[in-house]
Amino acid sequence: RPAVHPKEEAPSQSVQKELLKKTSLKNNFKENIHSNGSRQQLPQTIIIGVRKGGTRALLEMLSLHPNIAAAESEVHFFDWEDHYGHGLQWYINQMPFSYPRQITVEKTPAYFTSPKVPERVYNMNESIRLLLILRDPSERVLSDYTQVFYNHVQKHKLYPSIEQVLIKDGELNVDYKAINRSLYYIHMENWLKYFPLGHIHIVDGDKLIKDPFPEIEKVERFLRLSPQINASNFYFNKTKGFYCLRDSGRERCLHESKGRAHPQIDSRLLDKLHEYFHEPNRKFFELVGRTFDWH
Ligand SMILES: Nc1ncnc2c1ncn2[C@@H]1O[C@H](COP(=O)(O)OS(=O)(=O)O)[C@@H](OP(=O)(O)O)[C@H]1O
Repeated sequence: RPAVHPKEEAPSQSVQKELLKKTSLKNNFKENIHSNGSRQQLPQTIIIGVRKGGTRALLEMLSLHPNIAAAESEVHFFDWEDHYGHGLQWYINQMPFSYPRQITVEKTPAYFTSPKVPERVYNMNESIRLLLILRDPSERVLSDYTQVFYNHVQKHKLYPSIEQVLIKDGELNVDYKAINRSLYYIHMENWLKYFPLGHIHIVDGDKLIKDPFPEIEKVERFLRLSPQINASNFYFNKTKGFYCLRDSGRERCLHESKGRAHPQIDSRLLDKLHEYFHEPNRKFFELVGRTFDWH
């Protein structure tokens, strides 16, 4: 059980508010039913992050399973106040229609690093099984930077160079948001206050890139799905430089925004970044009782 179990604490004002919301919401919503027997239901699992960890790849790969029904776009229910304020009925309305044998899943990478989200997910379903995909924290920072850089390019806006965002007064700029998002142990501690470790399956995002099938098999087992996804569902696409998917003879790769080249950075700066994450990574490994092949 979590170290600090919300039920055992004197409920803080915020917990109380959340619980009230839960009660009123739980009594009030309906699962929309289609005439063909499918319905929209609350997700039984959520991909909670991390941003740039490979969440889209994980969702698409998992969707190869016939018993998975995935929400197409990021729902941002638990992290955006206006969405959360609409209540669970709104959340259900965002879900795909699914059959009773299917598990509904949504992915919103920002959940992992949003402080209010674990408690809110807990209030919806305390026994939910969560998926978290992580990748080398330094690589994640570069990927995060690249994403924001391209967002600016698309809007014909300028954006500072990687050096400009990573260095402040000659030192590593630890106030840079993307660095904070890579401090996995801080965010994980937040989740472990509400969920036991056994209910959060961590997908190795670096391994998912290099060899996706074994990682997906583990997810199937975690979600207690029958093993239906095969090695033949994946093939390496040389042009893309990544694995792509094969489903009933149809082949497709992820969108071009997935798998972009990262900026070249000075090797001393990269060393600094690796060094900076060394201790936080160690804390994370201790927290989850497992190590990862990170710098
Ligand atoms: N098969 C396959 N094809 C393409 N891309 C793949 C794949 N598997 C994992 N990845 C990695 O996914 C990274 C993007 O992560 P997310 O989807 O979580 O990004 S986001 O937070 O939703 O924007 C993306 O990051 P970048 O390489 O920085 O673009 C990829 O490295």
